[in-house]
Amino acid sequence: MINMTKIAFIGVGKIGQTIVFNTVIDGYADEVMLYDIIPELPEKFEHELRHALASKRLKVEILSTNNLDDISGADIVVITAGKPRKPGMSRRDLFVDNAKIMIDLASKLPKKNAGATYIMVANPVDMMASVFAKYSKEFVVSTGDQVETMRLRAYIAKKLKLPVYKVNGFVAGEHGEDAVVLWSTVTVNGKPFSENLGVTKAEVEDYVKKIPGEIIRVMGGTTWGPGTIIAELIRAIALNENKVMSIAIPRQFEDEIIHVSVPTVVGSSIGPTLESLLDEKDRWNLMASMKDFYNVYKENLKQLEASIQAQ
Ligand SMILES: NC(=O)c1ccc[n+]([C@@H]2O[C@H](COP(=O)([O-])OP(=O)(O)OC[C@H]3O[C@@H](n4cnc5c(N)ncnc54)[C@H](O)[C@@H]3O)[C@@H](O)[C@H]2O)c1
Repeated sequence: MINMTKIAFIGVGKIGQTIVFNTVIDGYADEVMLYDIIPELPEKFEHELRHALASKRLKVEILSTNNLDDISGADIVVITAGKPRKPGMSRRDLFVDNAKIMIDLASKLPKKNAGATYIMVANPVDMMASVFAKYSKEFVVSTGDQVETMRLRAYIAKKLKLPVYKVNGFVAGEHGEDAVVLWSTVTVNGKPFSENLGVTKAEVEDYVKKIPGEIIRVMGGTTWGPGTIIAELIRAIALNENKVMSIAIPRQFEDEIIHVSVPTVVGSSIGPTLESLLDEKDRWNLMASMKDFYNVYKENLKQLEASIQAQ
């Protein structure tokens, strides 16, 4: 086991709190650092966590702060800081506002957290990872489609009345409306997916893409699903678990570093991706999704530049 147990959380709003809670309750972290710009929020959240840890008889050091300079020596830095979607908004609508936050964080965080692994959560998550990588030159992964992957498994299992561990398979591409189900990877009871089982590909895809919007409409944001899934990602890195997860690691695409999810081995070092094991159709879909990502990303970078110049 590698000693990677000091974890910083930049932003402790809805999703940040859920990830922190899942992480501390897991008991392996030595120290968590909580930062947000809202006065007193990290501090009051620290109290809540201490109460929960007391009940669980767990010892985790907690530092809470409104001063980014206090965040130092982290092994893993999890970034949820940013605006969330309002009902009806697309994740991509958040690009300019949240990219400005990432540029600011990219200029400050690496100074005191050399060699940390950065995990981007704020949306549009893959593009925010690419922006953070561009401006910080640090290694950053996007939580990407691991969330869609679990939504896919959960839906098929519920529909077919099976325990979820009998369903496998991955979703890849850009997190959100453009995610692609890698059908060649989907198995039920260890056998390749077939519509004869009683669930169609179209309905699975529809569910995976639409359910977060529906949750946001009623609950104001998605928290428990992604909060648990992202905590599992942090754990896989911290405890060197070498799990296969559909996250996005940096890749060179034309003149930019971009982040598009592919099933990837996640441990204290992250990679390789398992792209070469996919069938031709899935690889083709993935390539199309990378091109689409690149074009939208370039367009968004232009808007960002114009917005920064207009300030
Ligand atoms: N990757 C995923 O699967 C996933 C899942 C859920 C939410 N998200 C995204 O995570 C982000 C946060 O969502 P939320 O529901 O927690 O929103 P939220 O509004 O509840 O929390 C955001 C927090 O970020 C803080 N913040 C804003 N600017 C900051 C800065 N410069 N430094 C530090 N903190 C700052 C805010 O004060 C707030 O506490 C959104 O962009 C949302 O879309 C991603």
